[in-house]
Amino acid sequence: MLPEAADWLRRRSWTADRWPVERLLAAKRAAGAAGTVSVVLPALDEETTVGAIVEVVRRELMEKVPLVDELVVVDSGSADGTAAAAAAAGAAVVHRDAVLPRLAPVPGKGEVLWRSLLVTRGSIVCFIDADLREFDPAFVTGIVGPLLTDPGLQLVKAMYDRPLEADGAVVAAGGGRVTELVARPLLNLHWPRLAGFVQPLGGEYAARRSLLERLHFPTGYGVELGLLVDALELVGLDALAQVDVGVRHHRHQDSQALGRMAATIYRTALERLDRTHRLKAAEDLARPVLTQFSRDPDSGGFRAHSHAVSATERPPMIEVPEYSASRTGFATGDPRQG
Ligand SMILES: O=c1ccn([C@@H]2O[C@H](COP(=O)(O)OP(=O)(O)O)[C@@H](O)[C@H]2O)c(=O)[nH]1
Ligand SMILES: O=C(O)[C@@H](COP(=O)(O)O)O[C@H]1O[C@H](CO)[C@@H](O)[C@H](O)[C@H]1O
Repeated sequence: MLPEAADWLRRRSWTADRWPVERLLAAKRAAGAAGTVSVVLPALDEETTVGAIVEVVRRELMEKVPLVDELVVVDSGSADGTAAAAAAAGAAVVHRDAVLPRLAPVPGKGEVLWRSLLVTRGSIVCFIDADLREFDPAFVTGIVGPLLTDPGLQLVKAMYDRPLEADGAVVAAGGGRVTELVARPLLNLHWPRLAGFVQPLGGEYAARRSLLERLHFPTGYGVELGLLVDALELVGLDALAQVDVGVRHHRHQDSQALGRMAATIYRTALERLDRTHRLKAAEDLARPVLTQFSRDPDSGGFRAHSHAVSATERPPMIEVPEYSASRTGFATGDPRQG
């Protein structure tokens, strides 16, 4: 891992308990308008889970503790009862088509996150996926807290364990499959300063509106990678941070759906590589080191472990002198002269 990334990992990684609600409320009051918070849930066919998340945010973070100023579910074109479930639980619900109608919407998560900026007012915008189960308010307080208490920070991502679950039962440790197989290698090779992010694709992150409104939003699943890479370029690594909020339980898509997600994420990365001319040879292009993370049983925190990435390429055999020499023998047609 680059020393800069390792240093960032030490200085900009925290746990959610660092921001108890009393500290948050005091910081919110002191921050005034800069401390207003909008929570946004992008939702496509999430009727079975969206209501419980809305209920927890409304009850714990709006009624009990006035931390969140507005809670908006943006319906991404659901065919189920997502909107009704969200409204019944107390969220403001906006349909994607009703936002900026002059611009025909395209399908995708990023499209609704982008449009959400038009229908929310908070200086801090907190994105939470709507397919989470066992949702904990710390998913919000943990990532909003740093922004309320440190004006130098611009974007904070949640980090967590991601067990792979089916019907609520853990079937493997390996959630975040596109993260591990596509996004993390891409970031490590092309944006090694971001190698310290444990969950670069995580759907729970908070950022200042003043940053989000200046970023491109890939309309599909490339939005998390795109925003992270562009935020790095725009505000620098030190304005970014991550907070450990424990374990994330969510619905998992099948491998073909994740293949489509991987393709859009790869495309999003290529777009940025091309835009910043990083496809051309550069000293840190495709840095051959991959840093991964696992939960440390002793400290309970995330432990980074780095691995060399095979970067050796052999030249065409035809260019190897020994090969050309060997070829003369075989060329005689006598296989014993190999
Ligand atoms: O076109 C889309 C695709 C996804 N989502 C929402 O974005 C979040 C993350 O999507 P998903 O759970 O499919 O991603 P995963 O977590 O499986 O990678 C969820 O709240 C989805 O309902 C959305 O609003 N529009
Ligand atoms: O991290 C991942 O590999 C994918 C898939 O997660 P799983 O393998 O289903 O646990 O999930 C994330 O990626 C999406 C694209 O960035 C985000 O939109 C999701 O919020 C996030 O869960």
